[in-house]
Amino acid sequence: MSFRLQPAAPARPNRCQLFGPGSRPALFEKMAASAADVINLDLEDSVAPTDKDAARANIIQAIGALDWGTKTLSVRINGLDTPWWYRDVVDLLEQADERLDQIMIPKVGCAGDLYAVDALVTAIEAAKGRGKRIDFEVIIESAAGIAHVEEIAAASPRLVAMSLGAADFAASMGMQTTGIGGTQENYYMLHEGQKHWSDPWHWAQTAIVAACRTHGVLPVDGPFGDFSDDEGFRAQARRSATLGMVGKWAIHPKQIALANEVFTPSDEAVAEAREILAAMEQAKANGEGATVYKGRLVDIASIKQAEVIVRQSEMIAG
Ligand SMILES: CC(C)(COP(=O)(O)OP(=O)(O)OC[C@H]1O[C@@H](n2cnc3c(N)ncnc32)[C@H](O)[C@@H]1OP(=O)(O)O)[C@@H](O)C(=O)NCCC(=O)NCCSC(=O)C[C@H](O)C(=O)O
Ligand SMILES: [Mg+2]
Repeated sequence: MSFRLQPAAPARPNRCQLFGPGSRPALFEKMAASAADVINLDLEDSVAPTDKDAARANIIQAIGALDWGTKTLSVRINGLDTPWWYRDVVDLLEQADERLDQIMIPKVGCAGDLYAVDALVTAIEAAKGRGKRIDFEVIIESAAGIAHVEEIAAASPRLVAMSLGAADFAASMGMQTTGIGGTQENYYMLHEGQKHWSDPWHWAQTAIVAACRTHGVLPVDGPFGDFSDDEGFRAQARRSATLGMVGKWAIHPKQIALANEVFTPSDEAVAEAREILAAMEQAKANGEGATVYKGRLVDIASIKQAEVIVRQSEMIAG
């Protein structure tokens, strides 16, 4: 470890972030009653320009009126390149109940984007005497966002989570696809005449995970558009979990259980992690730094790997 220790990300369950358009208030109660850990009420791309004002009013009303339980409650504001974002922030901070936990800022391209929103939020919180500090989450979904991902991760003490937005990311990068996440038909290697599909989202995900882990921010995988494809969702989510992401968005309620399943360490994984910790305790008692567990090497780094799984499982169990 460097002299500068890696900060811990917030210890909260973030396995599934369920999205719903602010212009469909009939969905809000269903969202509140769902098994998602995080609720994202949307003012941005799922809301038509003519519905922005009504959607904002719907969301502000629902934040105070509904029972959101212990979920993290987040509102996605409009991008900083639009005429709506400042009104989103001002109305939410001036009018919404303190039950609101978080603002999601889409399409961030540099640290200055967070600085701007932070300045506005800080002024309103002070002016209105709001008792609870609003957290931020951001979406990396542009070429600029991924190029500046580390400065963005470090940009504000309010920042708690960062997602990959595959749809806008693909568009900004000029990728030849209309798919939102998942396997891309044309992204393959040929070996002896056989196609082997690779993962075009992998490099962006690893850049996000590294930036997040460096600065104590939760890395989250974004949407998987084809909600009829459960196995495709599972495969994408399993890759994200293996890379270090803590959860994934659901753009339809049927994706919630899938995300919760993948991002909750299985009983077998937890049992194995505990066995590794026990094996290393025994090794330590014998004055050894390494030992053999089920025919493979485990050492002091294995303790840290096993602890990731045990901590995650204990945090989810509450
Ligand atoms: C995708 C949808 C438009 C589908 O809506 P609908 O046609 O109503 O779905 P169903 O008929 O299959 O619904 C079945 C039941 O589930 C309820 N429902 C539907 N959606 C939700 C929801 N989001 N939360 C809770 N409950 C929901 C229906 O009411 C039905 O209930 P019942 O009748 O009682 O059985 C819709 O799901 C939807 O709008 N999803 C969210 C879209 C969204 O927010 N998109 C923005 C995030 S993705 C993005 O922005 C891209 C990203 O930024 C990037 O760049 O990658
Ligand atoms: Mg987007």
